[in-house]
Amino acid sequence: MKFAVIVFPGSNCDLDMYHAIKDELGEEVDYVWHDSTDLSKYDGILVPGGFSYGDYLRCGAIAQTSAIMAEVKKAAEAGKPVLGVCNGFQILTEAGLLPGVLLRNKNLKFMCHTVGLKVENADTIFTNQYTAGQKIRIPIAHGEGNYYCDDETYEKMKANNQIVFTYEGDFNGSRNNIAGIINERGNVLGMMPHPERAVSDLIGGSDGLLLFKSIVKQWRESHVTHA
Ligand SMILES: NC(=O)CC[C@H](N)C(=O)O
Repeated sequence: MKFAVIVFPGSNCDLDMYHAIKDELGEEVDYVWHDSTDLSKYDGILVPGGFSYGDYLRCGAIAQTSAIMAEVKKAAEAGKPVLGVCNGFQILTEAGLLPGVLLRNKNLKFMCHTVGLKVENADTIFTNQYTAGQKIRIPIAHGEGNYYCDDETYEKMKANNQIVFTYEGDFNGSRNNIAGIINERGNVLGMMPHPERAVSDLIGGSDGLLLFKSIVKQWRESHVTHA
């Protein structure tokens, strides 16, 4: 499986994402600069964290106007897996690929530590290697991770099982402790915690690796060729 890691000016988790895919997962991966206009050769799209365009205007607001985002939308429409982590999640909401918005943390501080998460939906292409209700530990590192959406959107997401991860506690003010959501079709996931920073026990935990393994498992199963 071949992944693209999208790089914007100010991305800083692109290296971690690349390392997770290449060295820990053992799959193919390229960095793709934000002005590229072709993602057709990639099977999975990863939008990493960071401070794209210095977080000016709003986190992700400038990045979502980049040329590459038209390609990311095309990939999403084609049903390819698209994962946005942290600033990547913010970019995907700004681009309209996911509902809601990420506000300043309720304590107005940048928060950087490992948190407990609950896997709310283990029946997605991103979470099939977890079990429903599983408790995992993944690092967060954000100033604007306070997820907000209106009541109607929340009810709709809940009914469609689009809430994939919740925090084990109220860390940043997110509505109903939402940490990660998926689109209606189920191929675009945005999450504030960083699975790419939890891919080896050497760096404090490997609970994030199962997310990447889930993507590959689903992709392999749907691309089986029978001789
Ligand atoms: N690690 C990140 O991606 C940070 C995202 C964004 N710059 C924030 O502070 O919320």
